[in-house]
Amino acid sequence: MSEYDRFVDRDMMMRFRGGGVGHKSTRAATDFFKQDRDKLDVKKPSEVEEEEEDDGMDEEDLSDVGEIDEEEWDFGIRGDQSSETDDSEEDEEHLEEPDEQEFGPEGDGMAGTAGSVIAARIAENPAFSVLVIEAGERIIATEIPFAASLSTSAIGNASLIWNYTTVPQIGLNNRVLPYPRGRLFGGSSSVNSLVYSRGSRDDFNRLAAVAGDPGWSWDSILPFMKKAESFTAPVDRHNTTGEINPTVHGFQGPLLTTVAGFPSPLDSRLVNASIASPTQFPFNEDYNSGNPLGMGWIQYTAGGGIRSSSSTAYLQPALKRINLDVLINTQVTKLRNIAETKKMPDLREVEFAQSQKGRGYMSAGSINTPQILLLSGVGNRTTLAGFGICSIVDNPNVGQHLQDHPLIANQWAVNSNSTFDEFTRNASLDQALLTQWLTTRTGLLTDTSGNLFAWLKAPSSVFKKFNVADPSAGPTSPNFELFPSNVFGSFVMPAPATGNYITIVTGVSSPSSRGSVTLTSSDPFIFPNIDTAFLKEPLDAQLMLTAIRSAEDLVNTPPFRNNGFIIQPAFGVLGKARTDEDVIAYARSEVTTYYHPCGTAKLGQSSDTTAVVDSKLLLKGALGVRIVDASVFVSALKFIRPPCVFQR
Ligand SMILES: Cc1cc2nc3c(=O)[nH]c(=O)nc-3n(C[C@H](O)[C@H](O)[C@H](O)COP(=O)(O)OP(=O)(O)OC[C@H]3O[C@@H](n4cnc5c(N)ncnc54)[C@H](O)[C@@H]3O)c2cc1C
Repeated sequence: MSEYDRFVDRDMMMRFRGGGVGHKSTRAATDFFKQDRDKLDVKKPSEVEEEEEDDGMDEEDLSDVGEIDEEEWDFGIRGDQSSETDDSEEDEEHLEEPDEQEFGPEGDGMAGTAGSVIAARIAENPAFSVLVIEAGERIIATEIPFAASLSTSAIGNASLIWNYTTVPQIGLNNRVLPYPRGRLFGGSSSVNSLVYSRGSRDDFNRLAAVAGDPGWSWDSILPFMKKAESFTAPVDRHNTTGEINPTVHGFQGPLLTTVAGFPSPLDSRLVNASIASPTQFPFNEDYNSGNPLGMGWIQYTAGGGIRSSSSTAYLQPALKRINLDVLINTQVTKLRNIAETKKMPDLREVEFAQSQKGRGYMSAGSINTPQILLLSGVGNRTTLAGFGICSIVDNPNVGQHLQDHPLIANQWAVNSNSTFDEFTRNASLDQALLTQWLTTRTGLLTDTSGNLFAWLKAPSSVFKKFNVADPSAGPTSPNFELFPSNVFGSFVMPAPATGNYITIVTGVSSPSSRGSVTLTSSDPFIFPNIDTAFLKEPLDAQLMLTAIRSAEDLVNTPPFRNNGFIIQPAFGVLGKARTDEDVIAYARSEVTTYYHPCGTAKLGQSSDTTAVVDSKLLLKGALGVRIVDASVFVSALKFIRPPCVFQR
């Protein structure tokens, strides 16, 4: 059977309806997963060194997962006609090992960024069967980095995305924002801007503190980040000495990373601006070393001029395995409670549907994960009752705590004819670039929209003004980002027909505002309410102001001022904004999303009453569900550190 046939195999669909595709025992599966988790424990530096050689689920490890119980285990999948199944018999099987909250790696998941990794890694063990249920298509038409980075092709294509919008944003003059997420193989990693940017050392260490699990610390996670990565030479083969620190990178993993392979005229200006203003824009040889602060060369998830996504790196190669199957165009609509065990619901079955008329429920990612949980009865009991949804786990945190990075694209008109604007206007130039990319995988299209960027700290006066602590995770975590590009870029206005421009995107990377994902209907095909709460907290508006002032400082450094390069701010109201109040008003009129939602199924210690999953990502209050996507990440500084400790 061809790979494609396996996606659309009707016979396979029928078998799911019967609910009886065989799986090996949960015991072996649980041991297998524990074995991998054990390796996340904090190690001494010497042990970490050793672990880099052999730190995960390698083939050798997989042969040593303990005895496999020959007893078949139900797949836990329900199609839209699951009434054909005899529930009572299955319940007995699912009640196996009731003393522990067991969750084997077999079962279902989505084909997004995290789901593709999980599916491929578990399928390395032939003892397990994996079914991936993906609402979108198997499409790899998003391989060209540049087109995607301008957010014009991939996320502009309605068939590749969840075409969400936010609710009116109070902090943004009640504007409604587009809020797309990837809906295809690789999920959002197939439509994103390819910037490979790890959290800081403090981000991970704070995550470990919040989770009460040292396995999340920087030192524990770094070997796995290296294991996942293959840093590759840029397509122009230039010498990358001084652009990355090889000791913090991997060179044998499936995810390809690189640095820009097409020089931009802005590169030397940015490097020289860093030299000219080393205190404000210090040069950072490698922002992925645990300390991202400063100006550095951007690393991309690409190799050989092509996007490397969770799909290309993990899921596509795993399709050759006979123990991994994928259902495409299929939406999980609900988690199904199959048992009450020790007063805990067991949610390891899912229901799914391929059309609105089908019976079903299901989810994944920071928006869809909470939606599916809520539809399944996991959420605020009172609110769910209003939708006629029976409560299974009363946890009001599901869908709450949403945080995202607000962004503005700020443009300046420049005195230069070497910006990339012409490529976006001139069809024959555009075609020439495409031909170059298609024939040699070189040229402008191999990069995303900038070659250097900066992660920066706000001065302590910003926090003193509000009498609050720095909400970032610590001294190595930035408060804002500057992302310069050699072309006009905007999320709120079309590119002008003439002229030359540069853009500096400013983003707040330590937002204090918290929004939510809430149901609008008990119908899983109706989009939920998404409230990003952008700039709701005055501190966030102040941080955006700080970021914009920093961008203005950057274009005022000699390398940008020399020879009259910078003419003036272009369009928008930035040019007219003089006072801080003017700039904040400008921010409220132009802020949109950086596409980085998280926190809607946040992780925390077992005792943490605000958490949705525990440190092992198991859904609290239920059995059988593990949430592995961006929804679990948190910014929980407030309750682990008293205010003002980090004021300088
Ligand atoms: C336009 C854009 C640009 C970005 N740029 C960057 C960047 O440059 N660098 C960076 O680090 N991050 C970037 N991000 C963020 C990053 O891509 C995401 O944080 C990350 O991909 C989220 O991974 P995830 O696994 O949580 O969810 P996703 O990758 O979104 O995966 C969720 C998957 O689940 C599927 N799914 C959802 N609901 C259901 C259902 N009910 N049934 C079946 N399947 C379902 C979806 O179709 C999707 O495939 C960007 C995001 C976007 C959208």
